[in-house]
Formats: sequence, C-alpha cells, structure tokens
Amino acid sequence: MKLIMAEVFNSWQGEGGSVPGSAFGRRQIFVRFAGCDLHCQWCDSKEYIDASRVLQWRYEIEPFTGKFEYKPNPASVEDVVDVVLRLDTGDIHSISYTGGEPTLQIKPLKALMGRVKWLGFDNFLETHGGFPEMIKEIADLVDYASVDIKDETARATDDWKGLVLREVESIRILKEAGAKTYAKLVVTSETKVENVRWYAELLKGLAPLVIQPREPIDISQARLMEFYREAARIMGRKNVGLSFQVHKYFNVL
Ligand SMILES: C[S@@+](CC[C@H](N)C(=O)[O-])C[C@H]1O[C@@H](n2cnc3c(N)ncnc32)[C@H](O)[C@@H]1O
Ligand SMILES: Nc1nc2[nH]cc(C(=O)O)c2c(=O)[nH]1
Ligand code: SF4
Ligand SMILES: [Mg+2]
Repeated sequence: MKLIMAEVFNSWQGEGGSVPGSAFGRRQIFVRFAGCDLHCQWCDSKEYIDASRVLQWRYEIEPFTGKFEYKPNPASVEDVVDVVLRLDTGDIHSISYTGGEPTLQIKPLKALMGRVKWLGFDNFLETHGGFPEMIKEIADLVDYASVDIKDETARATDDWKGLVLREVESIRILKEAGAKTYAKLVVTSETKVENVRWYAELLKGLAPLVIQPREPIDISQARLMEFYREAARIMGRKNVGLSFQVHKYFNVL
C-alpha cells in the first residue's frame, strides 16, 4: 500500500502542555504525511500542504544530527515501518502521525497504525479532525489523539462553524473508542472571546482543552489568560491548560 509522505524523524513532543492525553516532552517518532485540505493562514508546514508537489520524502539517519536521506513518493507502508524501526531509540513513548493531514490517506494510515501497534508501539494521532467518518475507521487503533479546534482567525475554510462541529464529533468518536484525547486551540491576537466560549461549551464534559498561541507569538499575556479564564469557567478549572510549541525554542524538529 502506498502513501505520500513528507518526513520521518525522532524528536520529543513539543506541544500539548499538561492535560490528560498530552505527550508533551515524551520521545516520539514523527511520521509526517503530505497533503492537507485546509489552509490555516499560520500553518508552519505549508511546504507539505500540496501533496502533488512533495515529490520525495526525507527520513533522519540518526536522531538530532540533522542528517537526512531521501526517497521518492509514493512511499510504501513497509518503507515507513523500516524507517520507524531504524529510528527506534528504545525510549519511544509513541509514534506521532501528523502532517499535513494524516486522515486524508486513511487506508495507508490504518495499515501503518496496525503494523506499528503490532510491533509494540502506541499510536498518537495529530489531526484537524474535520473528517469524523475517517476517524471512525481508525479510532480503535488510536491510543492518544490531539485534535485541533480551528479558530475563525485561522481562516482554514469557508465553512468554519461546520468544521468546528465536525472536529468535536471526531473527539466524541475517539473518546468512545477509548483514545486519550484532548483538543488544541491555536489562538491569535485577533481571536474573539465569544468564539472561545463557544468552543468551551462544545467541549464541556467531553475532553480537555489546551490553548496554544500562534507562533510567532503576538498575543498578550492578558488576552491569553482571558481566554483561559473563560474556557475554565465553562469547562471546569482542571480541564484547561496552556500549550506552547516548545521544540521551536530549542531548534529541534
Ligand atoms: C502542522 S499541524 C498537522 C496536523 C493537523 N493538520 C492539524 O492541523 O492539527 C500540527 C500542529 O501544529 C500546529 N501549528 C501549526 N502551525 C502553527 C503555528 N504557526 N503556531 C502554533 N501552532 C501551529 C497545528 O495547530 C497543529 O496542532
Ligand atoms: N518536536 C515536535 N513536536 C511536535 N508536536 C506537533 C508537531 C507537528 O508538527 O505536528 C511537532 C513537531 O513537528 N515537532
Ligand atoms: S490543518 Fe494542519 S496541516 Fe492543514 S493547513 Fe492547518 S495546520 Fe497546516
Ligand atoms: Mg509542527
């Protein structure tokens, strides 16, 4: 089975903060899929959004050396499994599937998750959650899930409200299947507090929320904590946290 890959590397999870389901600071092998249907204006992986332009994928030869080798796309599931095994440093918490949007390639994603689980690793899914029908197909294989709630200011799609409702539905499906799941909201200085209240109402009693400032950070601490307070007021004080893209401050992948 073939898939359009972007890169595979070994690092530590830089996002998620301390809410249940987060793997922040845990060592992971990241499997980045090429291709995405959304266009978040602040996306830090823009070079991988158009899968037809990702002609080859790269994989680390040795963790934290900055050395890569390249293979042409499409990749085979077995090629990716081989690289995962080569990058296994023996201290891997889970395999992170990110992108791009991994659920767009649901069949190879499912095959890969199944193989990796059989090899003894846990699966950590990083997704925009816009396709609940795809999420259904893999939910039983997912151990951890980080599901974005796309804020209006991401300008990810024309149907922003519909997207948010589908993301929440994906969270529901993952939770029902037993995956440790949290929601991640990337906020900007333009984010409206009434939208944060709406997301919090949807997530209340369902999953914890981390609020992650868009990088580069331009939002004030006061505004960030206003979002925090409003979300915690609705969802409960133990169900909200902050998340920062810490890996970017250490210049690691
Ligand atoms: C590149 S996305 C890939 C997974 C999936 N497409 C998604 O959006 O959740 C991985 C994570 O990086 C976050 N991210 C991307 N660019 C960012 C930025 N400039 N600032 C903060 N978070 C960002 C996304 O919100 C998402 O949680
Ligand atoms: N270290 C590290 N942590 C991450 N957490 C989410 C990432 C992503 O791009 O999905 C990411 C990434 O690219 N690197
Ligand atoms: S959904 Fe994820 S990969 Fe797609 S544009 Fe948004 S942040 Fe980037
Ligand atoms: Mg990233």
